[in-house]
Amino acid sequence: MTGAAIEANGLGTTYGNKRGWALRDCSFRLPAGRICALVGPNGAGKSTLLALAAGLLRPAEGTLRVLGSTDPAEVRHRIAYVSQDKPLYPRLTVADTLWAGLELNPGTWDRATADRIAGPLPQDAKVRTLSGGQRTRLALALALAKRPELLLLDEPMADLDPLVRHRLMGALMAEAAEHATTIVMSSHILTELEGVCDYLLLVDGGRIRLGGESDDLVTAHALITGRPRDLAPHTVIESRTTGRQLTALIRRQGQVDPDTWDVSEPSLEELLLAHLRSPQAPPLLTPSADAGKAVATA
Ligand SMILES: Nc1ncnc2c1ncn2[C@@H]1O[C@H](COP(=O)(O)OP(=O)(O)OP(=O)(O)O)[C@@H](O)[C@H]1O
Repeated sequence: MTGAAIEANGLGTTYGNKRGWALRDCSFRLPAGRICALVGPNGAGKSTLLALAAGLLRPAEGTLRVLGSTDPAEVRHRIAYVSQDKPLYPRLTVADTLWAGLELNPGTWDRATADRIAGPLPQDAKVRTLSGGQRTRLALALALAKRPELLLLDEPMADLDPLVRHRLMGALMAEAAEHATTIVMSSHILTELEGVCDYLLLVDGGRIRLGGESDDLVTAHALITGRPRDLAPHTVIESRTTGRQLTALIRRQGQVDPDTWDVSEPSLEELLLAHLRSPQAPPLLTPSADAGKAVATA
């Protein structure tokens, strides 16, 4: 089995306020080299999980291993993290910011990548004068030029126009493929993630509800339509009956009878939405994402 980039076991943390757990009983494994979509509703715990993986927060319970280290702060030089608010020094120019990137990452700084990603930005412009999208471009240039083994991106593309988003996503994927970088990218734009991510973590209420290879998670489910009848032994994630027609998204337990049901494969978006609408649906982790199983087979 490939080494894990991130492995969490019973991970939980709070912000020390009365609101309770920001993440709780969170267990999963992310194999190295994957491009992982981190999805979930507002307040689910996505940013918290990324900040824990970046070593900026500490677990209150459970364990977290990042790039083989139980203290992610120790391996921070091998990680790049772009938080939602993309903190940069407002008084520095674009050129100064890139120079600081070079100074802070001696030995690993990839100037060609920095120039490629930040290229269209005016070098002498102060960061505070850049638009939100331009700041994102600069933050991504810093993160990628560091040549990280693990790239943690918190809603990186939210403020980019569609054309720039498409181009930067392409550049990101090309870099990741060339250097076998593991990427974890949170986003609410499911369609954007569908084509680029081969791995998925669905966080909801501080826990992982779906985890594993996107293709395997999709094929473990089916969209079925037919006359209402018992759906056992399959697990029903969501169903609705209209007149004499039952439509359901099920988790397959064996073959679905094609003589009884019209069967199709759900899109990733349909799969995620059905799970978000059905908080009672049992979690599913594929073997590679199951921290418990990985320990048992290691
Ligand atoms: N700095 C903070 N102080 C106190 N509570 C916080 C802080 N940041 C997050 N929380 C709480 O932790 C929980 C998880 O928040 P988090 O930001 O990780 O969710 P998220 O999935 O990233 O949400 P969104 O999609 O809205 O960005 C929420 O209940 C939130 O209110």
